[in-house]
Amino acid sequence: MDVEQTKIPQATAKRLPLYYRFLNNLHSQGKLRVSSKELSEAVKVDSATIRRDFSYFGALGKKGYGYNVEYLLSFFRKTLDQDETTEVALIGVGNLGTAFLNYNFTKNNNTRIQIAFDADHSRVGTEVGGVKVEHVDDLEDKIGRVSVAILTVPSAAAQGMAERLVEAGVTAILNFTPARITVPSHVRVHHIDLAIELQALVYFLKHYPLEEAVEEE
Ligand SMILES: NC(=O)c1ccc[n+]([C@@H]2O[C@H](COP(=O)([O-])OP(=O)(O)OC[C@H]3O[C@@H](n4cnc5c(N)ncnc54)[C@H](O)[C@@H]3O)[C@@H](O)[C@H]2O)c1
Repeated sequence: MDVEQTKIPQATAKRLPLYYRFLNNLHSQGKLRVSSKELSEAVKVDSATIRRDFSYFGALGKKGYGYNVEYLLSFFRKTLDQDETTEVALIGVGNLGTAFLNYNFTKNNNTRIQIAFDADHSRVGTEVGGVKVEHVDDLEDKIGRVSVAILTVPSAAAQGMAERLVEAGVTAILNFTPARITVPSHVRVHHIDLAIELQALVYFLKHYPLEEAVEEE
């Protein structure tokens, strides 16, 4: 079945990597099918949402059978471009940047940090997690055709760095700094602010306590 990617809502698209990772694990364990309840418990997304998400790409689980793992995986692989590696640059090899470089991203999906940049000469020329650290002055010369960048610089450097990245051809930025950056409309920025996430979690904990899970079918 040919599914138009543009028809998948953004909220659904954001959950695809999560589903993909879990299904990949199931597949390597030799499991052929999975129920929405099993999936729900593993990825912590309620099963009604999972059923709605899956209905967008024509995976209609059968009652008492569940979903075909192989079918879902091949769909996700195509949709998430798992057959093609996306090369990523990381800017700012400090505490957070070092942790990301040491984390093996390729284990479950095909994004790979290819190159890293830092302003600190003592880091330049070293390898962190198998990735060479270049000086940020050489960014334009060395970034090549990388289109995705992870920003882990101090917040004061974020806007200037984003502008240079865009100028160098980057069209997607994962921004871990607390700074809100302004970019042209063709550039996608995803902002990950741990302090805000934590605050939101505490707020939900206080104001929307979870009820005991209701058993389904
Ligand atoms: N450490 C955390 O847990 C954490 C969590 C959430 C968000 N953040 C945010 O992530 C960012 C990085 O945090 P950190 O703790 O890794 O900081 P850090 O000070 O350890 O690292 C920042 C790195 O960026 C480099 N740098 C500075 N200016 C630069 C520039 N113009 N170009 C390239 N590199 C430059 C520094 O040399 C340093 O290696 C900060 O904006 C911070 O607020 C950190």
